[in-house]
Amino acid sequence: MHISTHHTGDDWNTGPAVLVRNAIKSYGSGKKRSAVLAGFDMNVQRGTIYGLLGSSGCGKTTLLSCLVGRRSLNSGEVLVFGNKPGTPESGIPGPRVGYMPQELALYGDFTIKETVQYFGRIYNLRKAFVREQLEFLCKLLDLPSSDRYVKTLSGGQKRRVSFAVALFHEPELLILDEPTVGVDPLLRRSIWDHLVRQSVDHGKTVIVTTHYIEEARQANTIGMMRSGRLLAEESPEKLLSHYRLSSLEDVFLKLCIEGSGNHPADQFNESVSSITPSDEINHAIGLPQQSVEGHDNMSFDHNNVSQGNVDQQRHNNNQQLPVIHTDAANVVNGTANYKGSDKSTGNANMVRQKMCRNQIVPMPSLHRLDALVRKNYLISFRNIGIFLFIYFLPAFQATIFNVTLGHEPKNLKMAIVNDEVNSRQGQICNYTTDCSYSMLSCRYLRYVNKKIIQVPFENISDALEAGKNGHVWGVVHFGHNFTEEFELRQMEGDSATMENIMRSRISVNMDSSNQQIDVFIEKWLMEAFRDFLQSFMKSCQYEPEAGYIPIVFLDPVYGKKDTPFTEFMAPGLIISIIYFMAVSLTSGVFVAERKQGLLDRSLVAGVTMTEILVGHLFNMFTVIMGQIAFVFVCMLVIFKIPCEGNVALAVFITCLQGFVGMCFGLLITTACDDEATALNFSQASFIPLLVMGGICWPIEGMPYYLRYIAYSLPVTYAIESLRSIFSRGWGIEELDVYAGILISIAWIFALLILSLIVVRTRKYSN
Ligand SMILES: Nc1ncnc2c1ncn2[C@@H]1O[C@H](COP(=O)(O)OP(=O)(O)OP(=O)(O)O)[C@@H](O)[C@H]1O
Repeated sequence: MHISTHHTGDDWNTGPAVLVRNAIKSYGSGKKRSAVLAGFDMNVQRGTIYGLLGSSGCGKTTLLSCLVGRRSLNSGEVLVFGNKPGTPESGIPGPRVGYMPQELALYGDFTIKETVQYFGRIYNLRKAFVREQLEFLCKLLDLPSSDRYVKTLSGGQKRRVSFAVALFHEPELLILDEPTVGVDPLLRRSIWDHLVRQSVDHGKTVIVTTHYIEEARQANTIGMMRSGRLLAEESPEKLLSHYRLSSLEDVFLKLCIEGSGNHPADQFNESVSSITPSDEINHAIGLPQQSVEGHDNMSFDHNNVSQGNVDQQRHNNNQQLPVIHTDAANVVNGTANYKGSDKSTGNANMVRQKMCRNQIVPMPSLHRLDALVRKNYLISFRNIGIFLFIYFLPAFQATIFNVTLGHEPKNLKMAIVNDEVNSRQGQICNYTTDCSYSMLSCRYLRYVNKKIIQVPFENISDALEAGKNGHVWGVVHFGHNFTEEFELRQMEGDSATMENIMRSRISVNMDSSNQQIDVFIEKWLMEAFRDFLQSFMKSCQYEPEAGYIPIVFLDPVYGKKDTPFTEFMAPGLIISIIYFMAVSLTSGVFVAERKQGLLDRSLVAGVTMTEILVGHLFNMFTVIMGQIAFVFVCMLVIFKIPCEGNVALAVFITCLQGFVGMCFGLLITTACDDEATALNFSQASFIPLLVMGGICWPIEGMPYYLRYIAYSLPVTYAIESLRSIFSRGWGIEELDVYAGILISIAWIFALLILSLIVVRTRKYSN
């Protein structure tokens, strides 16, 4: 049995459909290295069915994944249609091949129809053709209604859908990994009948692995495989007659026993003396050998072939093949069923060249992007609750922020120990408003903000005890002769004694465990004193401001007096909500894509990782645009956060940050293998960005070395920009604003390039 080994790109229409020479493949490295293919050879003629038989774990799936370009060999050669899989000339991955992987590789939330339509779009098939094929295959494979969700189907039904997806676009080469598992005998028969029809009537090449050895009798050639090697490669009849056995199972068993010494394939080749020269020639020149009873390929006439007329035969072959391959190429290239094709022209070569040209330029294809984007939306809308939740979540977060943060605390209890008041001695509070130095402690307390609840205490030790027990936030203490001492101090002015100063003071002990409450109470007590003094001075006909600290805060340059905390935080919050939503939404998409199961199939169908990436970016972008719109409406319209500058510019910077988040998420998802790791990575970035990005605390408050790190984060400059637009009303001409834009764009490019590098260096599979 000789197999021609020299094949080039000119073998598009001639030569074997698949040729494997001395394939070596191992998994793992070092001590864990295990060889799966150990010098494997294979020769699959065009228009034939090749049954690959072998025990579990012998390397069948590994071999098939090498044929479809999903894995590469350590050494050896694989040629599909005369070219290496993965090269543009081979057309694989792409519509030339139909691949049914061993695992389901279907998306459970799609209906049967949606699944087929998805691949129809990937292959750019006409809708009518997809519909017809779906109807036909549903009948052939006894599938339930095409509106049924894949996840609701039985195991066997799912496998039949998987089978239908592999062959509905009528590829030239069908690679089926155990298509008949879980299928009843009747249906198995109809599947095989269909495969035989595909090969005989339409010249399709089929490689099929099966555990049911006897069903492989219908194949033209059987490859028996064991421990990563080929034991035999012959027609079932020749195998049976050579070994004088009645079942292929027995042949396989015998070969396994015999093959435990030398290279089994060689042994078999040496011992098969009955093969006629013409058979060899047929093999060498790529003629299909249809020898299964009842399935003879009538396109070929082996009897006319002899060693003397090889050239003539090659000529005949080339003449016959176009009959088959014009049809095949039509299917591949769309002269019949593909959109935008010219039905009247059947020039396979021209179409093939066009296809090659198209594939050499690795530009994302619009129809595949369309399929991917639709698929992503379909998945989103299938879980409409989650989809809406994702859309509204940022606005919800912004609402929570606005209703909870920045408001002044209320009902804060303060212990008041007023030693001036002594009812037994007739010293009780009066409410005089005239210019009299009388019970000024009571007069002061009237100006204390109503947000402070004054709780009177008899003595300082009880009040301090209440403070320690957390019953009050602090203690305000007035000495016995507070009013007299205060009056004395006013009169003495600069010559007041230290003793007098001490006694005229209102002393406060705070529970400073809560910095914000501490700050508020201190501010209110100071304001109360200012108001009290102004009113007192006024009643005495003095200048109200006299006697108060000589520092005044005039109208601010930007913003307003007492800018609420929410207004300070709003820009940082908008950016951080959008950024983190983008990171967390995107960081799982690739990982989920692999879990959904369609990835392997999509990649074999010709989809590139870049297209998948772009498809997800598109979907995510629309989601993020919606989120940004809701957040801005929530912030500016509902909660009236003022934006002094151009809102469009603010939205633009937020969009850029959404993009930065998406790109960072993409980097995570391309680098991680499972959702948990991706989630950990995205969460790990959350706190550092939140605290160092200037969202809730000014960067000016950080140590110098940390400031450099803070400014190297992706959100910091953008937050500064947004804050400048919001509170200062600055435009794009200001450095603080355009720096945020430029640095965001730089981050987008850097992260995208990194993601693409990761995508290109990694092999992804389900
Ligand atoms: N990604 C991998 N890493 C390490 N080992 C692997 C990997 N994939 C497969 N193997 C191992 O390689 C060997 C061949 O696996 P393969 O799936 O190709 O066998 P198979 O012939 O298809 O088996 P079956 O008929 O049971 O599906 C097995 O021992 C398997 O455990």
